[in-house]
Amino acid sequence: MANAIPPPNLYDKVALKYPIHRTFDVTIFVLLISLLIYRLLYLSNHGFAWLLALLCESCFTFIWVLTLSTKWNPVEYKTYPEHLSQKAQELPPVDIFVTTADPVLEPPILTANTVISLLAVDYPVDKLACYVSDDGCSSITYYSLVEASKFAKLWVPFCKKYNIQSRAPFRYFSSELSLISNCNSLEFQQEYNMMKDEYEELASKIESVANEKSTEWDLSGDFAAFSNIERKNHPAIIKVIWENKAGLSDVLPHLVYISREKRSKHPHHYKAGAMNVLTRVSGLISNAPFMLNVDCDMFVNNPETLRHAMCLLLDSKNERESGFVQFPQYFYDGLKDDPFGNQFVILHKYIGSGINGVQGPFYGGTGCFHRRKVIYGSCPDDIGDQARSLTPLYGDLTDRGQPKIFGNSKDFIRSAAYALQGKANIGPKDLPNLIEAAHQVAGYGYEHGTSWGTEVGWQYGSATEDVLTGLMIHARGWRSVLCTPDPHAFLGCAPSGGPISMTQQKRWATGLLEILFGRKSPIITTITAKLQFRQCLAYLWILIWGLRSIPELCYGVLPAYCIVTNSSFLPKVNEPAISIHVALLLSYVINTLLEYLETGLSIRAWWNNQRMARINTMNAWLFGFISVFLKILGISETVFEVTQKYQSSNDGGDEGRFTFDASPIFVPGTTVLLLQLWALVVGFRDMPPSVNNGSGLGEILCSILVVTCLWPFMKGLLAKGKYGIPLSTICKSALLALSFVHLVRRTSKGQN
Ligand SMILES: O=c1ccn([C@@H]2O[C@H](COP(=O)(O)OP(=O)(O)O[C@H]3O[C@H](CO)[C@@H](O)[C@H](O)[C@H]3O)[C@@H](O)[C@H]2O)c(=O)[nH]1
Ligand SMILES: [Mn+2]
Repeated sequence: MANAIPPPNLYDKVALKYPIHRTFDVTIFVLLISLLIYRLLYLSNHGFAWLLALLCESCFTFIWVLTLSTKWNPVEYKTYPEHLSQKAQELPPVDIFVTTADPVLEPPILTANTVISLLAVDYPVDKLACYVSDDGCSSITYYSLVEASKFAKLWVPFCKKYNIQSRAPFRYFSSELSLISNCNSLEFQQEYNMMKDEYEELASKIESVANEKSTEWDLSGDFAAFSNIERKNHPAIIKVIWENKAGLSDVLPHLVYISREKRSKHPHHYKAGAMNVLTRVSGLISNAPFMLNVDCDMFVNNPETLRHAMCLLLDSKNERESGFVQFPQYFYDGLKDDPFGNQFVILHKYIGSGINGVQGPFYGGTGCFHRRKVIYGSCPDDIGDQARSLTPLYGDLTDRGQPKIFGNSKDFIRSAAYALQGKANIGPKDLPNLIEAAHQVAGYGYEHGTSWGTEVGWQYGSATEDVLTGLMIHARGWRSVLCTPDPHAFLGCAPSGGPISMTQQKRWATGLLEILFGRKSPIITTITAKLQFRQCLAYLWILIWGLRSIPELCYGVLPAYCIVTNSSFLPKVNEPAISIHVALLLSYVINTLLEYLETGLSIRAWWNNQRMARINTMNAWLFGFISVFLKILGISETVFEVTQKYQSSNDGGDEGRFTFDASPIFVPGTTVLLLQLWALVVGFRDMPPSVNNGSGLGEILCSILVVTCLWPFMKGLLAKGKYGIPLSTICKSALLALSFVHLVRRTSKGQN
């Protein structure tokens, strides 16, 4: 017999090399250390400003160590879905979860498009099931999904017949017909026109119900469940919108609508709670060994996405290598030059690939494939006895033990046992008969006294439930993989405008700090569990976002402080030591600028990101820090504020301009700006005497730099309407700035 050729790899792991950046990164580190040494040596000759600068720079050095370690070994995985058929006889089932929470902030047409794009992926239909969780309990969302499924019955065959790339219809129809292949065939033209009309009809139907007043809506028949209910106080509503009864491979996958039970006084744990309900309900119905979850705005942009993920999930020599597979979050119709600094292209490229080379990317909440058993709390097979302390699923799991972990549903416990053994479906099922059990596991009290949210499922206790859930998985010894196919797997909406971006950044900073100070902090799990040391550093890099606001704010205020009090935190311009600062600034600028230019981004995008980083840190992250502080003191609880999503905004050319509202979140930035302006006036007035010996010039330049970073606020001082900073905010900030100046002047006079 001839030697059988081994089947080809499904993926390759490629080490990336960025020698120039590595050199710069190390240079910056060496410069930072030199700076600290210099500060320490001359500490006794200087005053408070010097000490404060030393403290801030020590923090920056620590952050740089975290950054350096995280970026050190960048890795990329190349996946080959075309080899799948030679390796796996049959593709495994996948359960798809979509979450939506508010029909106003998250327009149902957007959710419908996401769902349609998921139903249309290139994957065997009988292996898929799609579950939509609606925390808004909205009849409009339900209606949209019902209509979307009707449309999908035409759309999916059309996409597959013509191998359409963009399977979210709003996206497809927004590109020019001339850009679309097959456009020459008459048959295609006719079908294209027909589909376009159908989509327009769908969109207008959804729009008209969305505009209808709730009182005009006839909630009878199929919609009766939605009548007379409150959004935060209602029984579970579970509806099978489409059942692929015969398990056919050419129609649509199952589509199930779920609005879990909510009771006003009972915590529902926001998205994490919704994900756990989706996990249980799907466990009863399809129980697929893999689960994909996406936010309602993240449509599938690459129809091969599931197959790319399978390359990593099926081919790993050891399942441990791919506890979950994360796709980066990219955005569609991103504003030119990323004015709000939230497209994260550079972050994905350098930090993302870096973590990919350690224990694997963080879980990002959307565009992620999990193994069901990993979500159920299992450890990799090869860690043996150590699992005893890491998971509740160790040893003899009798029927008496299981309800403590998974809750009281016998059906669910049975399905979980299958999932933990890595088996798929329990057998053919009659969906309507399962609905009763599904209502039980979607009930508000189901998790009481169980391990859901603590040891099993999506983790509670942080507004960034995603990072915490991923951390728990890494702590059990699993690795994760970042998958970056071309074209991008998923695309979503990046928030635009000042207030929406700030709210999102604040929530992230809050949630991340909740993890840092929580019982599952990576510092603890590195010691007690299987989190790798460098992975711990990578987690710290992100978890301390909120804390970074303090040194950044102090450092930003320092130049103004020095000018006002006639002190200094920098060497004189004619002292050789100034070269450390200059070299640091130059290396940082060249290094980051190169990252942008190599990626094909503009200098403007670079600048926008630099300045937004400062604005986010000073404002949103500071508020994140404050809210966690208040939580620790027991004064208030943190909440998950949903990000507003726009389908596509083309209202004039000013979308990139920074906007404000009356939120106190803009007070720190405005205050720092007013302080610098005040200081600059003083500085220029007093410039001639002090410039003689070269002191004070560095501080003035730094002050100007801070003003440049806060330029959107500068414009906001003068503008009106949503582009202007509200008068109340300006007054508060002016008061704060004046008190500050008064205070430091008095104390510095006292010292003299
Ligand atoms: O009570 C809630 C609140 C939110 N969501 C859903 O959670 C998702 C994410 O919410 P969004 O407002 O879009 O937050 P983003 O800041 O854009 O989300 C990022 O950050 C979150 C953690 O802060 C992660 O959960 C997300 O997956 C990640 O995309 C959306 O689908 C929401 O519908 C719920 O289902 N229930
Ligand atoms: Mn989002």
